[in-house]
Amino acid sequence: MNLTIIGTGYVGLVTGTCFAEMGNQVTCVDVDAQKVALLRQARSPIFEPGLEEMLARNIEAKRLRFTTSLKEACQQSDLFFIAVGTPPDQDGSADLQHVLQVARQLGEFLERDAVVVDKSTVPVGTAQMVKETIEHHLEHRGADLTIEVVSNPEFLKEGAAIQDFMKPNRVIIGTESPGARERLAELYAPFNRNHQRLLFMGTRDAEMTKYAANAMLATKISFMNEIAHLCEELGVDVEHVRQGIGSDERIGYHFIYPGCGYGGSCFPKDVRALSQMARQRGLEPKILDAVEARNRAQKERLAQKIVARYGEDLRQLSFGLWGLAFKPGTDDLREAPSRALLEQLIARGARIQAYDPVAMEAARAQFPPSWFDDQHLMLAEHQYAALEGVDALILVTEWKPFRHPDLAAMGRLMRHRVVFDGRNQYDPHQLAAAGFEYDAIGRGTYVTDAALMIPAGSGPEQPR
Ligand SMILES: NC(=O)c1ccc[n+]([C@@H]2O[C@H](COP(=O)([O-])OP(=O)(O)OC[C@H]3O[C@@H](n4cnc5c(N)ncnc54)[C@H](O)[C@@H]3O)[C@@H](O)[C@H]2O)c1
Ligand SMILES: O=c1ccn([C@@H]2O[C@H](COP(=O)(O)OP(=O)(O)O[C@H]3O[C@H](CO)[C@@H](O)[C@H](O)[C@H]3O)[C@@H](O)[C@H]2O)c(=O)[nH]1
Repeated sequence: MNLTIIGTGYVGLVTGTCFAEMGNQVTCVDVDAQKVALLRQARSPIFEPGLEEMLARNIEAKRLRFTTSLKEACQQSDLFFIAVGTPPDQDGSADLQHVLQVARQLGEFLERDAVVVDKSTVPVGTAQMVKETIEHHLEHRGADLTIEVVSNPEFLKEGAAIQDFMKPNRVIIGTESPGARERLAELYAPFNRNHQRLLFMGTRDAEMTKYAANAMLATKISFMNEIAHLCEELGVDVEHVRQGIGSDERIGYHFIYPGCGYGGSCFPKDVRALSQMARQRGLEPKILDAVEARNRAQKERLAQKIVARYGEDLRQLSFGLWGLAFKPGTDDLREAPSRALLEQLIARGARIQAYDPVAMEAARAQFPPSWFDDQHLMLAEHQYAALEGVDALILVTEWKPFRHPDLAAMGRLMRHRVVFDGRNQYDPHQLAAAGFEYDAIGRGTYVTDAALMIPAGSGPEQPR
């Protein structure tokens, strides 16, 4: 098939490249000329495992091309995917300006009947709004074309985007048009060989499914983070609780890892946008509000622990920080817990030496320049260089190389052996045996003397 993808961010680029890999002829359009220039050289503007190789292969095979001109793409294709950003507006609702801009342009440039597929995450009713916008502009030009708008939300996770796209749990196709349904079924047929992955429904149902999925996952995480806090107060290790409840098939192990909060470009904004949808209809989204409030509080947990340990004034202290990206496998810093933590520590005068396997360049470009100018934040050359002379290590993102660190080397490099683990990656007993004080999320504080390894809250005195 001959298709056009509009927007070459995480979703558009992965979608375009994967459809090309399946033998389709794909044109990717973006308004960002620099991005398009980079992509034409088969260089990916984002870090996503496996993407650059697949990109190069499909450009080479002439199945994948990049342009800034939607008008030109309209001359060649009649199947369009909208994959532009839908960032939060000031009140938290989804800002549809990019989606509607694309709809206006399609109305201006389309020359034949077309199916327009919305892959961006958009509020219920947007497909209808896109259709009306396109038709309004077609009418203005006196063009009599039939346009179908389909909702086909995307469920890929950053860091595993190719795998998620190529082997989807499900493909949601929201349309009222039998013709559009047939086109999409044909396009997705290679992804649907052994199991029925395609779920057909109405456009509004599909739009809601995307928000409900993200809100459910965010709810699981916030629920677990709340349980973790309570565990800490009660002298319970939440990691045992996690395993205990995860083994119940009705609950499952996915998305119940407690931590220093969820980040990324999706959960925070989509929970807020769904809340706004409820509010606009006079409903009070009690659970969604609580999910959001817990996550905001959770992003303060590590700083709270540090202040509880050292006091409000952190000017004499330096910390090693492992992990800047909002999760492993990506260089994306959107709503990253690392940023919230850095804001809190730097405001109290701390110095931080940070290391991330891929997000350092993004951090230098996106974090406030004053953090670097005042030498509050330094980017270390490798993970152990971040530990030289520091008073504590703070783990924020659980990249694989951080999971099994060399404790002896850490002990030699650090001024004090203290670890704050924002992702519950380490064995408290092993760290304590190596002379480290250890504090994680919902596990209590562990000190060096094995006899004193009592989760905080379980006795009258808090071990320090
Ligand atoms: N990032 C994810 O993991 C993910 C997963 C599923 C769904 N989503 C949703 O998909 C959508 C896109 O997310 P993203 O993370 O890929 O966004 P992004 O910000 O990474 O990329 C959006 C791209 O669209 C381009 N763009 C903006 N206006 C344009 C226009 N008029 N014409 C052509 N290009 C235009 C931008 O230049 C940018 O390159 C959002 O609605 C998001 O919620 C994202
Ligand atoms: O048990 C868990 C699982 C995740 N997280 C955090 O949650 C955030 C989001 O993680 P993840 O869902 O893996 O990454 P995303 O790329 O944001 O993917 C989510 O958001 C996308 C955009 O809508 C959807 O397409 C995906 O299905 C959905 O998982 C990250 O900060 C994780 O650290 C936890 O704290 N605990």
